[in-house]
Amino acid sequence: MSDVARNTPPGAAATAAPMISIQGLRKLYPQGSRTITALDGVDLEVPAGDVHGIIGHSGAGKSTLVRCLTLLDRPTEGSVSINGADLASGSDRDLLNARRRIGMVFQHANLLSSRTALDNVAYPLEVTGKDKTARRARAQELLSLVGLEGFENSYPAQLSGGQRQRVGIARALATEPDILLCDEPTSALDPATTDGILELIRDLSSRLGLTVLVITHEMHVVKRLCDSVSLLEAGRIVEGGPLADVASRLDHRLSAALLPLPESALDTEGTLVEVLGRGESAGIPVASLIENRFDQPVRVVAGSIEDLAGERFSHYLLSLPDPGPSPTGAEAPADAAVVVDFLKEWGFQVQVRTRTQLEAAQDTAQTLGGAQ
Ligand SMILES: Nc1ncnc2c1ncn2[C@@H]1O[C@H](COP(=O)(O)OP(=O)(O)OP(=O)(O)O)[C@@H](O)[C@H]1O
Repeated sequence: MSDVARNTPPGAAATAAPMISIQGLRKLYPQGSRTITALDGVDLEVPAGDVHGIIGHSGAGKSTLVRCLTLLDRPTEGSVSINGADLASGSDRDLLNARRRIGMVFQHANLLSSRTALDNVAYPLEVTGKDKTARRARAQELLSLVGLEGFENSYPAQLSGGQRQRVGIARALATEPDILLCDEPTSALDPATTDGILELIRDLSSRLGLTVLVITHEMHVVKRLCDSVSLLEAGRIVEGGPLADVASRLDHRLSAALLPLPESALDTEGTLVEVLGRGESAGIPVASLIENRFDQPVRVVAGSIEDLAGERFSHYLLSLPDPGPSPTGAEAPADAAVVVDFLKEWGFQVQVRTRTQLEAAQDTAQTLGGAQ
């Protein structure tokens, strides 16, 4: 497996079998005389208890991946294992049992309108043959867990969108799954309700030890919810890893979308330098550091400080004066390469940027929903 698809740091000792293991997954759809490649060799491992995000543009293959994971669609090639059990190789009964270990949350809760919240949550337990008293007790417990105590007898039409989604989450947990597979869980909700649902999923993951796979086209969801992330593009995972690690790789598109620079007029004057600080480095005032060391002015074109995955990040776009003889006779400004090396010694990630590269980063942030 490639490092980008692994969501544990390269070289880290494997402690246990991953909860989700996808190997060489391909899905082809024949269409007339041509073949559509929806998934083109996806490798991914998600450890138990992790919250992993799959982000991608429309058409990247997200829905196909969900269908292959739940075996609603058979992969053309490759394997999907849940807690060590290969989904494709078992009997129909094994498949049914494996599916029960995956709770599904969709964009719309799709509740049965003629049933109360309690009866909607209890429904999957009816299918498994649990007796009525046990079903109702479990459903009651789950509704409390998702913050809906007192709404047991409400019908879906009497609930808000966020409350309906909470019922959907409680229903997904009814069969005590190991994995919660969330397919665009907040796309139909307003921002405040979205944050409440993301917080709930995060909280359930840590309280119940649930492994969560969340499919989304919004970076906000990844930022609020995930421990690790993969970027799916044209059916392949092209970047990925723990959130703080991918954020700190300035040459990655996920970094541009996770820690976007505020929109700014991109100067053509001087040399544009992008600087990223993580942890202790994020607290260093980078412009003053350069000014003090080189005795020259530095212009901050854009800057932001952000906390992500429990770590602090600073992100700046600086404009350094072009080197050359100073018209005033003062000492010439330092070469940008010298400033870059100096900043790297202080633990910053640094890249000299062209205007075109910066515009591409802004586009990435925009299309992955991370622009400020
Ligand atoms: N049943 C199908 N038959 C033929 N082509 C399909 C089928 N399902 C998906 N595709 C194609 O596979 C590719 C991936 O589609 P998929 O729906 O998985 O993308 P997605 O990332 O979920 O997109 P969106 O965010 O718009 O839902 C697309 O080119 C799509 O047209």
